[in-house]
Amino acid sequence: MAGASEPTTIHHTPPPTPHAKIALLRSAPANSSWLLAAVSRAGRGREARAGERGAQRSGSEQVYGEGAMGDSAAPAPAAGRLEKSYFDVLGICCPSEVPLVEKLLEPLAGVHKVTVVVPSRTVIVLHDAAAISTAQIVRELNGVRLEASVRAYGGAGQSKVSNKWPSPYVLVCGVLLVVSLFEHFWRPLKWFAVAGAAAGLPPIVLRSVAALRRRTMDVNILMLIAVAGAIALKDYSEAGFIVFLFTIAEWLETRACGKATAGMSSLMSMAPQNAVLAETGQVVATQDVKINTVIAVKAGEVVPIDGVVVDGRSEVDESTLTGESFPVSKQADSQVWAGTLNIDGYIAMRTTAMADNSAVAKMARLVEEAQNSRSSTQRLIDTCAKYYTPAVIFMSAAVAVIPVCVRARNLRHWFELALVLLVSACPCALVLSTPVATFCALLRAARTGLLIKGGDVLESLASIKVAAFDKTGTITRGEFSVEEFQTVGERVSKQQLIYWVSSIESRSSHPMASALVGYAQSNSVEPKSENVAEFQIYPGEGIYGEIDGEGVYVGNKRILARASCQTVPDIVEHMKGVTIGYVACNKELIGVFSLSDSCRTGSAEAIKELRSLGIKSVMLTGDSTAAATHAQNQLGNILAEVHAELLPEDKVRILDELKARDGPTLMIGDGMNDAPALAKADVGVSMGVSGSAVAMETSHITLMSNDIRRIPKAIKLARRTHRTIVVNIVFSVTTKLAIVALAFAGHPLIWAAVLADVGTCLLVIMYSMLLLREKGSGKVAKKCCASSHSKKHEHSTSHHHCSNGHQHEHVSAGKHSCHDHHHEHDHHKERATCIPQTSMAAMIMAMAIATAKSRAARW
Ligand SMILES: Nc1ncnc2c1ncn2[C@@H]1O[C@H](COP(=O)(O)OP(=O)(O)OP(=O)(O)O)[C@@H](O)[C@H]1O
Ligand SMILES: [Mg+2]
Ligand SMILES: [Zn+2]
Repeated sequence: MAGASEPTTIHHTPPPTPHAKIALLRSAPANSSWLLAAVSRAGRGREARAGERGAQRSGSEQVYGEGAMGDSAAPAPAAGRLEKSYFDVLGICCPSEVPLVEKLLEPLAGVHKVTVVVPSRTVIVLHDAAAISTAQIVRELNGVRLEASVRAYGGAGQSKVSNKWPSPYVLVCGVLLVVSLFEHFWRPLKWFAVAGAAAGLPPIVLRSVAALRRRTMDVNILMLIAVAGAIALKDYSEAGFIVFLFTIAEWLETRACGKATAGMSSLMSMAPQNAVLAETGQVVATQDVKINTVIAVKAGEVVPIDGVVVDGRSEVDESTLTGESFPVSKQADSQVWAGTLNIDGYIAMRTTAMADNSAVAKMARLVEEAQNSRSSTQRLIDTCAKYYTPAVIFMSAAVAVIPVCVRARNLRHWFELALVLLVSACPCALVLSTPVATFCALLRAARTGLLIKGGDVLESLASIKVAAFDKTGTITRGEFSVEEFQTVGERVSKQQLIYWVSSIESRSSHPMASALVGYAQSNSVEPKSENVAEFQIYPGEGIYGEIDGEGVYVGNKRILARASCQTVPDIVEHMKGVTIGYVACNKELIGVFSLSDSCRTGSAEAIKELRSLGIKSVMLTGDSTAAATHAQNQLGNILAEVHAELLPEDKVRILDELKARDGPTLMIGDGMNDAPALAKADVGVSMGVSGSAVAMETSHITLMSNDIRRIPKAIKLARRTHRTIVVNIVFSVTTKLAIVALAFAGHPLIWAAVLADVGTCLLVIMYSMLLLREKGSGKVAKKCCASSHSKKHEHSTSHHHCSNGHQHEHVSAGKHSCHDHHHEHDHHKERATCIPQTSMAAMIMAMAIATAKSRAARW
């Protein structure tokens, strides 16, 4: 990074130093407003971190001067540079441990901000690299047995073998416990249970002490009290089982989460960290590559930075970004995206963004940000949990103390009841029910080319009733072809008219513009945008520019009024094509042209699918009524309503009406003219990585590919997530209630309470993980081992529609091996996690049965 050599002093109040300014400029403009919008929508205003950037590239990343923004509460005399480091902390098994981690790290000198992400077991620390190193932070966390490690570049740290087996404490504990089960044959064997408990205790004790020292209540303390209580009641096997269940569940949870964590890190490491300069062949870090640098990408390599091809041609697999597995051909002037795979040719490309601002970087950062965003359900649960724990602990204390005071007869019974209540005080399953499911859903969506900016968006998506589509570029391809081009009157020659129109249009980003520019080129006219002065856009109408000293308007009928030109000749009536354009100059019509566009392959299908989900589809377009009706006919009249000739503000007005009349509304659009409506909708979806930047920033969801069939898929995913969350909540609440009710009814089972606590937590996690999988995969074990990439094989041998309507057949064997290589690590991870996942439930059941049997003797 520029200027990294000398430390920068950070003031708590700006003005920032020159370095800080550079860093902020580099990191902020293009994407921070998007992020901020996403962040504030997600309702975490306090945490909105203006310039904060995710560390997709490496375990830690320098952030200059940002301690001066956001939470500057850290007392440390900030010096040197701030670094954002990522840690895998496997020991976080329960949300109740989050305060422990925070209180552990926050007081350390040099630590500015600590964020704990429970579903992926990640701790993100913003720290001063000079004052505290990542190694020190890891040591601090491991001091209380949190099993922390620095996330390596690419974040593949999770698949560490160390986690394949439970810790020796757990194993020894389990073995001793099994031996103690034979106590009926030989009484002294019961002491093995005590030994087992003792063997498993050290990590719990260490964490409890740490929590106590920092005056936080966490699950470790609760468990410790329960164990102590069981021993006090001379119930040794109970004590042993509590320790065993708790520690084994912790390990199982970590394993279960492995897939989510692996998915997250594979998302973060899609783009390589090195790039090759085309001129010199020098290998440099992508971080240091400036905009407009020409870099080389060989066959089989992953594109490191977003850019435009300047030389060479090749097929590129964009599935990592768009979720679509057919190759897209690239030649000079094609856009290529970081993280996509160059299959078979050499290309030289000019970078158009810094590595940090590549679409893939934004994507990873967004998923990361979304992990922390809380939906309203989540906020409600967190509030409840805040009161629940102290209330239950208080009740438990009352149940333990009052009988002693009133000298009740069956003290043992009351004491057991108190312990059950105490163990039930941990609300972890309930607290986890929403974030884990949301996290999995967002990750799943991101992998299929859908960027959803937070859990709250997912929640509103599930309740959508109306879908409003923009026409040009959304329902239709937005790839116009010029049908006719005529001069009107004798003022200018056709060549001159084409030159004027194309030069002015070359300044516009409207889909029609590129068609007109292309038309000029095919008529051997070279558009010269530099000859255009006073360029102006009239949204919903057209454009204006001065060329050769003349003011020229190009646009629809409305633009004629603006050009104060009344006469519309009747040649227009006979024109082919559905969208008619006018050219006016000096209050006079000088030309007309007509364009046509066709519907996307998936449009009709998507709308039908929406209808089957009970969602009404409408079209909102700025184009003419004729063009709108034409599109509606092409779709087979499946749109419920068509509104044409709308200005951007009309789109907003109609959207408001739809919202009032039919309920929550989704808006899908691509252009600048859609941005206000996208922001206004309950859920705004923008099209494509290449879509207008404004639309992308104001939307809640970005479709990375242009396939609108992803929309009904997203809604299904959202509804499924909603159901998962409901099931999770109901399940975690009922088990807790059942255990407490059973205890009050005269069966205070401490081991069952522990099992309910950790077991529910585990089941909630595993159930949520199902969201990562394709729907309808009944046979869990089989389906989950056949990873997504083997499906790509089936796909790639058949024909595909590509976005421009051609059919691709790809046969090259080389491609496949590249592909395999690329996805290999992913595949291993999936297999590694799928075995424990299926056996986990069985193990828990077995434990429950074993425990129940051992108890049965006493009942
Ligand atoms: N750059 C341009 N060149 C020529 N005509 C234009 C241009 N921009 C807009 N127009 C005219 O204004 C109309 C409305 O434009 P607008 O961008 O609001 O909608 P649209 O993109 O055509 O349709 P939709 O709202 O379905 O995307 C267009 O149909 C076109 O006739
Ligand atoms: Mg449009
Ligand atoms: Zn818990």
